[in-house]
Amino acid sequence: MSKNIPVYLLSGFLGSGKTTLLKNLIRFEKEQGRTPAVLMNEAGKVSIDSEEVDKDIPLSELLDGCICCTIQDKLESQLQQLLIDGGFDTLIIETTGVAHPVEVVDSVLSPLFADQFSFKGIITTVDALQWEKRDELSIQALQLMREQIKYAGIVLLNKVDLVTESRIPVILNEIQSLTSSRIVLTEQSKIDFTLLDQIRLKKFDGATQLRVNHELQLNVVVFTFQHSIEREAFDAWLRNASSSIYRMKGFIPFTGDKYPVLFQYSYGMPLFFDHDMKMTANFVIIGENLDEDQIKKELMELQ
Ligand SMILES: Nc1nc2c(ncn2[C@@H]2O[C@H](COP(=O)(O)OP(=O)(O)OP(=O)(O)O)[C@@H](O)[C@H]2O)c(=O)[nH]1
Repeated sequence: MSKNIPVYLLSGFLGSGKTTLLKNLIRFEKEQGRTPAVLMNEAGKVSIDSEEVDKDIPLSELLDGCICCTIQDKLESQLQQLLIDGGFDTLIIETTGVAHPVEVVDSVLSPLFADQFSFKGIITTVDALQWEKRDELSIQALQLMREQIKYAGIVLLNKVDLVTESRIPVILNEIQSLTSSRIVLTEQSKIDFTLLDQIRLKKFDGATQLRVNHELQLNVVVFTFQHSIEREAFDAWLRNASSSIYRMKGFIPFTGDKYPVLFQYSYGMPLFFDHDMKMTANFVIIGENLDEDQIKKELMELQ
């Protein structure tokens, strides 16, 4: 195993485009003749995003919690296992949208691996539309978003297609006031990855760290559909869904469809993608102060 494996950390708030960036970065690494390994976690007990990573990529998943708060020890052992298994040249870590990046960096910079990994920096994605609507977020959620920007070595101002052109310089200014790192405008998290050569490694001062689990009352509802549901009934449910739901994703079995459809939702914007494989119909909902029992009851009724 070669020493000094470059490590990139992908950070960014829920639904801002991290997984999209991950897929682009994996493609770039492969084009460069390198094999990336991926460490990802989800703020739920089941993983949706990992279904989207090709099978030939070494993938280590940390489920049931956010990397930063609950399973830091597990992260260290996963990193160790990846090193033992070997066979990769770059490591990409995708944190959950509610993770504070600095705590993840702490694990990567652990003395256990200091000689094997070369931490390159944090790439943070910001959803331009979500930034515009940031007043709707709780103070804690907004604080986390700011911190993810503050510690980034490079920022992707993503989803620029969703805001009017005249707003972009304003948003850029606002974000630039939080960081001196480079900000790149993107759609679908597409960037020229040679820019990563210029990524800056920020100094971390632990003082401003936000303990996400303690202050941000995010919770995750995981539901598995056992039967197919009517599309119209689902649409109606969606229209009435609580405004404190930030993010939903999952595979939804609609009546009449051969396979469950991949459903993605961030900040009021639902998207459906046909899928040509039978996936377990897991559905993950992330938000603040969600009434888990009520949501599960409603979803049960859809069946
Ligand atoms: N309109 C638009 N949609 C985008 C863009 N980039 C990503 N998306 C969509 O936004 C949704 C969320 O993207 P992801 O890449 O899954 O976001 P994420 O940050 O990994 O989400 P979490 O894992 O929940 O934190 C998906 O439906 C993407 O297809 C963009 O530039 N414009």
